[in-house]
Amino acid sequence: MLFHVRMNVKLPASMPAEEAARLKQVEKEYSQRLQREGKWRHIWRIAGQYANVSIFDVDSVEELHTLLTSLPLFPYMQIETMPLCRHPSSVREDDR
Ligand SMILES: O=C(O)CC1=CCC(=O)O1
Repeated sequence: MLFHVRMNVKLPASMPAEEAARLKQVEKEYSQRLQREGKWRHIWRIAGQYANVSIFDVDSVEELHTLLTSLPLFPYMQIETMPLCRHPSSVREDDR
């Protein structure tokens, strides 16, 4: 199951720089592990915003929920999800 996910990140201004840097590093490692596992298919920065657009490939809505709520930056994110299905005009065989 494919999902389009938008993540807007807002760290509190009061968060110490070292804690922000640590959280971002742990987030990066978590994200890159899921990308290597094929669960997190794409991640793109939204130009000019502390936000990303991602494509997740998961087995269930419950799995997506678990992956997203386990993000180290989850407490500081606003997340929007959109379920995707194959477009009849797609020429890409792996679009499912
Ligand atoms: O910087 C972001 O968009 C938040 C984020 C998600 C995965 C990651 O490595 O950073």
